[in-house]
Amino acid sequence: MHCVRKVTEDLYWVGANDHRLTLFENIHPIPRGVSYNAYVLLDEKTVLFDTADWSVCRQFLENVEAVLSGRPLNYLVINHVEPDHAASITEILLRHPETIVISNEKAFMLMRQFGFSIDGRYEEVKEGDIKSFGKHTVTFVAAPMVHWPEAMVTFDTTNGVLFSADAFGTFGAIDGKLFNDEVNFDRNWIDDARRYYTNIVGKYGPHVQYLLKKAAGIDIKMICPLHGLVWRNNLGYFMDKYIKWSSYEPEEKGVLLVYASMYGNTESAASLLATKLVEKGMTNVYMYDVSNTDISYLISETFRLSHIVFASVTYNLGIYPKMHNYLMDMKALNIQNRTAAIIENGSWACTAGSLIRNFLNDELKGITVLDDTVTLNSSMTSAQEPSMDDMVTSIIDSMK
Ligand SMILES: Cc1cc2nc3c(=O)[nH]c(=O)nc-3n(C[C@H](O)[C@H](O)[C@H](O)COP(=O)(O)O)c2cc1C
Repeated sequence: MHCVRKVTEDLYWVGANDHRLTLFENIHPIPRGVSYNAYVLLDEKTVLFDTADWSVCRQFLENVEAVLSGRPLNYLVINHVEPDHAASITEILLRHPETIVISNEKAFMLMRQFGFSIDGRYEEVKEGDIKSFGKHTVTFVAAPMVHWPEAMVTFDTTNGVLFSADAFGTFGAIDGKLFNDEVNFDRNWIDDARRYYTNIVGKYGPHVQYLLKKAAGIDIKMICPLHGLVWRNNLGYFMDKYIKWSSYEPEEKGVLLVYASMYGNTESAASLLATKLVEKGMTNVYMYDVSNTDISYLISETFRLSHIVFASVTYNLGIYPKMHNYLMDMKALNIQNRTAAIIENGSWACTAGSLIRNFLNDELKGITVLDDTVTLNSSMTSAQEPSMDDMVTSIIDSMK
């Protein structure tokens, strides 16, 4: 049975939800599932914008056929070739020998590499090209590295709909809802949206900024992404988040306290630091155990908050491996412009603190590391309390 939603008078959502997939890109947990969005425009010509992941192909095909209700499918616009959106191209073309695929040169190259057979039925477009489907005229805008090199977005100049590919997407199955105003986005969706952006596109801030600058020049009324909700009002809210995330500016003043602890002593010290911060009035404090928090959540929180405290045991003269992994991911995703503080622990040769400091100074950009490291010798005692109190003062002062 088909399951579609009307987006505008002649545009339909024909996507599908996947509740079974546990790891997006086989790496990021998605406990709330994910949606694969595609859209059909019924103009003088009919147009399908993108396809869907193989896992939901059957539902997707039923949806497309239901909306077409017997009409031919004239065009398939592919904004992004990543298989979670493009895997069903061949299925569409098999069912619709009349369909012409519209995309760009790099996209067609990737389609050939993945074996998405288009059999010479294609029309190549580039930045700024215009195409009319009858009442609707669209223009194609290159969006390289948002989030692959071939990515483009398609803007319908007739009604202001932006088909934004992976930009403005979010994790989470949409379950009947489609529009941002059908949910409490700021309460129930922003964390998934942030975790999606920061882990999937976070590395490419400058490319996102470039796209946002181009977007600022056009009158966007609605955003139709390839995952998550369609934005039809309050676009500024989400744009503002994208501006912050892509420029690596924190959303909030607050402290992210990530700790690595085997026997609980470093955790206990981290708790004391959190308590002292709260007592001094900094209540926006969040503690995470690096060993049992998926890295995608840590990265998301790192983008959200202004300050990070690294509290780590020493492990074989090195940084605790899971903490090291977190630092490596911060580097990979280009995280910048944060203030950091360090608590280290060791029982005979404590090196974690200086190694973390060197990593932050040498491998990342724009990280201010507060001067004093709190050093613990196995467990926190009152002897270290003054240095912890100094750290609390430094953190709070650095927020002014
Ligand atoms: C496998 C392993 C390697 C360790 N390597 C070091 C080390 O190189 N230098 C050091 O000072 N302590 C080392 N330690 C000791 C811990 O860092 C230390 O006991 C720390 O206080 C544990 O704090 P926790 O209670 O938060 O786990 C090691 C411990 C383990 C289990």
